[in-house]
Amino acid sequence: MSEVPSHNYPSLSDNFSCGFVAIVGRPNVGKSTLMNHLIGQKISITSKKAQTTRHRVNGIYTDNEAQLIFVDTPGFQTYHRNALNDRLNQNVTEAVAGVDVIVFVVEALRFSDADRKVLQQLPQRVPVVLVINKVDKDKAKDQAIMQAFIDEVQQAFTFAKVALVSAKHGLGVAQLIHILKPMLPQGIPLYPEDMVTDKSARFLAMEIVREKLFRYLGEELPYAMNVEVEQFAEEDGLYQIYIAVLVDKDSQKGILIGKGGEKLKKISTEARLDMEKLFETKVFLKVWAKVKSGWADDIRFLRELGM
Ligand SMILES: Nc1nc2c(ncn2[C@@H]2O[C@H](COP(=O)(O)OP(=O)(O)OP(=O)(O)O)[C@@H](O)[C@H]2O)c(=O)[nH]1
Repeated sequence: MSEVPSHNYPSLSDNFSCGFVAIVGRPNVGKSTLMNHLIGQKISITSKKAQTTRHRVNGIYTDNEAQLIFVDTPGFQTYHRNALNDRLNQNVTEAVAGVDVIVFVVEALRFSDADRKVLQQLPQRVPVVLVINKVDKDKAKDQAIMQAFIDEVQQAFTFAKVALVSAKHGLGVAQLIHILKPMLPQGIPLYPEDMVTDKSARFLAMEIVREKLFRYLGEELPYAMNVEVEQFAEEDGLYQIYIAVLVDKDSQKGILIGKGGEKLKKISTEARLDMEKLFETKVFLKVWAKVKSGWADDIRFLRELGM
């Protein structure tokens, strides 16, 4: 987070704001789903099983008025006390310590002791926005029932604002961004606007494979190869990544694959392990060699080399 590359924003408004937003809530309320919608893509792991988010993930939303840097936190562990849960709680406290706004997520019509315990752990000085998620639930459509629920939650804490959303369907998410923007300090963006995008995840996956090619094939050969992401998908917390290594001769393909396929296997296993660490999720990776003669004329490749 400390290394901030320089970049230009030609169309930023004069009173641009930029700040950190922590998303907190007990397990399974929909924090990851919400963050995915806030930044418009899937970068966080979501699943039906509670406690899927083990590490803090930053999602970045940028438009010409503001940059919101979201900190996704693991659910506060209020049921079981063990070393892992203590560590998770510590991460949450660390994550919310330096933010500008806290988004406290509850599930519509379910306000339990676990939710109250999360509220009790929030710092006093940071404004908290109450986000009631899963308003698509049938019972939540009854206005009187919903109003009684909102009142109940508001009695437990003084919230700066309230927003109703259905993270799963993306409802109310734009309104939430609108609520959060004026709560951030004025300042220039800390990250490039395309920092957290599908493209950058693809790019990172490509870079990892490229790095392994250099490691296992020596310095010369990888320059004669191009790496292309053919498919990049995420489903149920599993990343499926298909990467082709383009070579222009059969002999190069042979060197890349190695005796009995050993070399390519090693490259792809190591790349997969690095990706799992980086994306903090399981990765299915397929790397294969493809002969594409004349590819060096490919404009995209030349551009990548800065030519
Ligand atoms: N009906 C409905 N379900 C939702 C909504 N948002 C999230 N869910 C579901 O709730 C479950 C939990 O969502 P997550 O986003 O993983 O919840 P989380 O709070 O990040 O969970 P932890 O990682 O355990 O802290 C998933 O099955 C989601 O599909 C919503 O708006 N409506």
